[in-house]
Amino acid sequence: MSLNTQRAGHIAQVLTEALPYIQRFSGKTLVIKYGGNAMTDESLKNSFARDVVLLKAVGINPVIVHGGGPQIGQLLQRIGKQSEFINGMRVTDQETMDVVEMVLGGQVNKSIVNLINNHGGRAVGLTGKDGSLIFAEKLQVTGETIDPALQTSEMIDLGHVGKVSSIDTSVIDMLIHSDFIPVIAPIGVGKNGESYNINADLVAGKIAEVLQAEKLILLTNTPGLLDSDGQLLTGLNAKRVSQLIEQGVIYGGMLPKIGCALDAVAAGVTTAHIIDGRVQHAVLLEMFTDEGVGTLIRGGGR
Ligand SMILES: Nc1ncnc2c1ncn2[C@@H]1O[C@H](COP(=O)(O)OP(=O)(O)O)[C@@H](O)[C@H]1O
Ligand SMILES: CC(=O)N[C@@H](CCC(=O)OP(=O)(O)O)C(=O)O
Repeated sequence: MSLNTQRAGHIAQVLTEALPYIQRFSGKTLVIKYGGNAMTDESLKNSFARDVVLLKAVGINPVIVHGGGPQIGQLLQRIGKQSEFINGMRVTDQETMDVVEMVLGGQVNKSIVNLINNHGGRAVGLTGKDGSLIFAEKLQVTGETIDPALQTSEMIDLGHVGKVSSIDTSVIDMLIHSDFIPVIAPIGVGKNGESYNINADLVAGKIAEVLQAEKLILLTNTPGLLDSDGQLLTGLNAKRVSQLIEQGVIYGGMLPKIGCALDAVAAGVTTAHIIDGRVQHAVLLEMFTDEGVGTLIRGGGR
């Protein structure tokens, strides 16, 4: 069957529009945070995996950092346990930590690896323990950090929640250079070998920083960062973001996301993007079309 002229023209237009982007980004590193909320639907998961394989095929180096908050929640529910979230962070006792490690390092990590490999890619799954990739320490928060109105410097205990203290990229570099796609679960290791549950956005941001990635793409379940009327915001700076947080427009899971995007661009990542993982091929649309999608956060440039 032959293509009709209109469809052929459209395909040719799409491919030629992509060419300058492929040329620009070829050889560059792209860190993609794949949020648990964006991995709920089978066809979306397949479209994500195809995008990642295509990126690698045109010479871009995707590094995937995944979440899995809803998937952790499901298993906790099955064992009759509920989580409390403070500023988008799950308060993590020892039993919850065991579940987090099982779900993120096992079920979620391996299903993403499997999906990418089924689409012809070569993915390798890691947690922050593999190759001593992510060293972590306990995240210390005070009442004031959580809500300035509380005006208390009393510590709030989030349990085994960690923050990244350092990243050793050796294992990622080795995988990238051997044409593998690293798929990383956000679990860190402490100096005594203990495990830490780290918000996946924060891990993705730090990995983008140390790799000096061209882009950090955060895939989530909203069209991007929205204002109080539900309109898409873009081209934001740190001052505007602080105002939006004070006004309560940015809350919950969006707090670590926007925080790590700002930190990443301040540390040399060229651009960060918060995009809608519920849209088929969202990553390709962001990478290879003139319009792009979602919220763009730009750094000062290198
Ligand atoms: N200003 C905002 N714009 C868009 N979403 C926001 C905003 N403030 C808070 N959110 C919330 O942040 C959520 C995304 O964070 P999260 O649930 O942690 O997603 P993910 O699993 O992708 O990391 C959105 O679904 C929304 O409920
Ligand atoms: C400390 C903390 O909150 N860790 C997260 C780790 C997973 C994650 O970040 O998943 P999403 O990206 O899907 O939200 C959690 O326990 O849910």
